[in-house]
Amino acid sequence: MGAQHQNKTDALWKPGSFADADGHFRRPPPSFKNFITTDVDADFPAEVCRYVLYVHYACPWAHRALITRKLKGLDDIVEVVELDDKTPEIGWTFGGRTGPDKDPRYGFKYLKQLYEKAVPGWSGRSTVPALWDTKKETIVSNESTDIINMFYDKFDAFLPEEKREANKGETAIIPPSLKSEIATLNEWVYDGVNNGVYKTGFASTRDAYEESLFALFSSLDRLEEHLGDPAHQPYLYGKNITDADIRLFTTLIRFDAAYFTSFRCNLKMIRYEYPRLHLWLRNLYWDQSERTHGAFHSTVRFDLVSHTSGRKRARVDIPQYKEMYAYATVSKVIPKGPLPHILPL
Ligand SMILES: N[C@@H](CCC(=O)N[C@@H](CS)C(=O)NCC(=O)O)C(=O)O
Repeated sequence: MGAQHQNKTDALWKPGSFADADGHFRRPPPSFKNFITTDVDADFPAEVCRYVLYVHYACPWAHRALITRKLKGLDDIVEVVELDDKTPEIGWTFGGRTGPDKDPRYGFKYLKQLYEKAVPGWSGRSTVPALWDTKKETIVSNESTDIINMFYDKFDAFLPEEKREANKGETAIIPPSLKSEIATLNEWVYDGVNNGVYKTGFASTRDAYEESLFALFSSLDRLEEHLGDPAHQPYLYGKNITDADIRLFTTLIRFDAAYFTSFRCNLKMIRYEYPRLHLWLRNLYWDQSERTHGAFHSTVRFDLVSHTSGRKRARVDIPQYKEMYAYATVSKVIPKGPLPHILPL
C-alpha cells in the first residue's frame, strides 16, 4: 500500500475564515491517513526513534497525542518537536519562543515547509499534530485519533511486559468489554464537546452559535449525569483511565480558561456548575503518580492555551455587543482569568 494523502486546497477552510456561508463551522477532513503497524514489512513499521510528533501545546488535538505518548512511556521512542505561534498567512512557525527556532532536521521556518517536503506543491492546511516519518520523509498521519490509536499499542514491543495493552486485559486503555460503549461515548463527545467548542466559537451567525452552544451544554450535562453512576467513577469508566478520559480531558482542561471566554461557551463553568466533571478533571490533572507518569499534568500549558485562544476573533453578530467585540479584537488584550486556571483537589 502506498502512502495516502490528499493534496488539495480545502474548499471549506480558507485562511481567516472559519465558518461556511450558513454560519456553521465544519471541520475539514485530515489529509494524511497512513497507519503504523507492527508488521516489519509494512510501509510504516513501528520502530524506535523513527517517528517525530510535531505539536503546539495550545492545540487540544495535539494534546491528546502528547498525553498518550507520556502515559504509554514512549518518550524515548517518539521524539516531539514543538511549534511556535501561528501566522494567518502561512500557519505554524518555528519561532524559538516555544520550541526550536527552526526545524531540527531541515532548518525550516514553517510547518508548511514540512508538508511541502512530504508532498511537493502542498496547498492544503498544515495542521498539528503531524506524525513525521524520518525514513520515508513524509507525514504518516495528521489525524489525532489515528495517532493516539497507534501510540496505544503499536510500539508495545519496545515496552516492558506490564505496559503492553495485550497484557492489560480490562485495565487496557480500551478494555475489550467496553470497546463499543467507549466508541459510542467518544462519538457524541466529539460532536458535542471536542468539536462542539469550535462549532460554537467559530459560528458566524447568531443561529449557528446558539445551536452549537446549547448542544455543547446538553452534552456536558449528559457527561455530568454519566459520572453520577458509581461504575463511572473516578474516571469515565471506573478505576482505569481509558481512551474516553484522554479525549475529553484536552477539551475540559481548556474550558474555563479559554473556551468560556474566547469561544463564548459561557452558559456555565466547569468549576462552579459541574461538580462531578470538575472532580474528574482535577483527579486527572493533579495525578503525578508513577501510573500516569504525570501525563496529564505535565502536558498542560495554561499560558499558551489562553494566549492562543484569546486571539481568536469574536464573530457572533449580537448587535448590542458589536462595538465591544470589535474593540476586543483590535486591542488584542488576552483575557486573564479565571485564576487559578485550575483549582486544587
Ligand atoms: N483533525 C485534526 C485537527 C487538527 C487541527 O485542527 N489542528 C489545528 C490546531 S488546534 C491546526 O493545526 N490548525 C492550523 C490551520 O488550520 O492552519 C486532528 O484531530 O488531528
